[in-house]
Amino acid sequence: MLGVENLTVRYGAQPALEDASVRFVPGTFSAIIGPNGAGKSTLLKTLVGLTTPTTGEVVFTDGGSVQDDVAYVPQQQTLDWAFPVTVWDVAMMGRTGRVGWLRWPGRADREQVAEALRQTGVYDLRGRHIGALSGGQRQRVLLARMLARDARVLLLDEPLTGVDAGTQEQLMALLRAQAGEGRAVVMVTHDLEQARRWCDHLVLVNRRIIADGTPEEVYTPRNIEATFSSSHLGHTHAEA
Ligand SMILES: Nc1ncnc2c1ncn2[C@@H]1O[C@H](COP(=O)(O)OP(=O)(O)OP(=O)(O)O)[C@@H](O)[C@H]1O
Repeated sequence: MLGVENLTVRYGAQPALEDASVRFVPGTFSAIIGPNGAGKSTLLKTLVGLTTPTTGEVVFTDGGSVQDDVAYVPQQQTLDWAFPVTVWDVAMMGRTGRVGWLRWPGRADREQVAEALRQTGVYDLRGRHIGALSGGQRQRVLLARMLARDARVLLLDEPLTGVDAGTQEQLMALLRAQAGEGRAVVMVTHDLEQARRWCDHLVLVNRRIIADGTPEEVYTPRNIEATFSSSHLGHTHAEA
């Protein structure tokens, strides 16, 4: 289980997340949903150790370490796509932590990378420079790198941005299958309907955890209203 207990994260005076407690368990496909600025990315970054809690803590109870067992797919626009590497190289980066610096990737690593590229539909683009990809192709390459990690927990920040509708369904099925294999899969998304159809655990966030449970439990008019009625940006302006 990976989760946070009584987590508060402040960047400045305003908390991005306040007293948040939530757990993500193996075999479950979770969606984190909320308006812009609600603290969704902050929650993922804190889970993976890129952001430090102001108070509260990250809990990982499955043995091993967050560094070895948690794969994280950041928002695409946060990455430098001019970096001079190929699609294959990026997917192989998913193996680097496992391969270590003192040995070359072996046959098993190459097979894992090839399989990840096939699963995400970019194997034929493997020799191409990442700067020469479309937005949807870039997103698939990030997913391939994540699959190549073979991690027990998968955290994805808006992984379907810029992906066409048909491919979104394929990739959701792929993530669902990853949960079916016993991984904990956690995705930030803005698509409520898609989350309702594919995920078995939903977390509504607006600086605080508004609701946390199955789609049936979580999707009530009251919860939706509490999550979206006033965006966090709106609060900030009102308070400024
Ligand atoms: N590094 C940072 N420094 C200062 N403030 C930050 C930083 N990162 C995020 N914030 C602020 O924290 C709040 C939550 O941001 P976060 O990125 O977690 O929201 P989000 O729910 O992922 O939003 P979006 O849907 O727009 O991606 C926002 O008000 C944001 O401006």
